[in-house]
Amino acid sequence: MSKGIFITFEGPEGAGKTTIINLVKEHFQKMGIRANFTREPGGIQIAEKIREVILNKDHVNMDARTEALLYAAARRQHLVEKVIPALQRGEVVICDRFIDSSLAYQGYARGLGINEVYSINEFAINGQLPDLTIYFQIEPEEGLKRIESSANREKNRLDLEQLSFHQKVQTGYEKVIEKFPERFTVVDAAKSVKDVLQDVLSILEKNMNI
Ligand SMILES: Nc1ncnc2c1ncn2[C@@H]1O[C@H](COP(=O)(O)OP(=O)(O)OP(=O)(O)O)[C@@H](O)[C@H]1O
Ligand SMILES: Cc1cn([C@H]2C[C@H](O)[C@@H](COP(=O)(O)O)O2)c(=O)[nH]c1=O
Repeated sequence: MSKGIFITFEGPEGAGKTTIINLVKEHFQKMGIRANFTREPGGIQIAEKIREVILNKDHVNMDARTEALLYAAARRQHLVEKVIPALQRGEVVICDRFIDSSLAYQGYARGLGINEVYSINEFAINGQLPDLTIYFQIEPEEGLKRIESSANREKNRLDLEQLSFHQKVQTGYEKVIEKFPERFTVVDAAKSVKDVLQDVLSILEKNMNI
């Protein structure tokens, strides 16, 4: 389908995905390695606007199916505008969250069903699954504690869910990993930033042949 490599980072709140992606970006820049770094929901103007709607703290009455469809819509636009063109040019795309977030959060934690949410996402992604997904494994309590003590992080509507919701997200991810074992690599995200970065870089080096 495409010549590039599509790599996604997944995990619960506060697992350290964004921190590590920023450090990988710095490392790649220093080493002269070319890659596209992006995120979901967002990464392009239309999807960033959908992100604002989904994550707005005032939208407390958003229906779970509406939420799932908005994530899928943002995903579609981001794919066609940014991810697929880069993959077709033969480039590497590293994306903070993708379909597996929808399966864990909307499919399992919101109770819509992993298979049902996969179905609506099949329409959105039209076959474009990641080549590799790096899962940041951490206890939800630990991730939420990190967010709590993060000075410059404003909590969004999903961050504000109860601990029980975030525990279901963790179980949801475990089920998703069972469903796609060949695509996932798990890292211990409870380690120090330095150690997690080292683990992630060695996974990337192996998969990108660098
Ligand atoms: N390995 C680590 N050890 C301790 N603190 C960390 C580690 N990694 C990240 N942090 C801190 O935890 C907080 C959350 O990190 P970050 O924003 O990277 O997580 P995230 O996985 O992107 O979260 P979310 O998906 O909820 O946005 C930040 O304050 C960051 O500095
Ligand atoms: C893609 C995607 C994301 N989510 C949730 C996960 C987080 O709570 C927010 C995104 O915020 P972040 O700081 O960028 O991690 O959205 C989701 O529920 N479903 C999805 O498909």
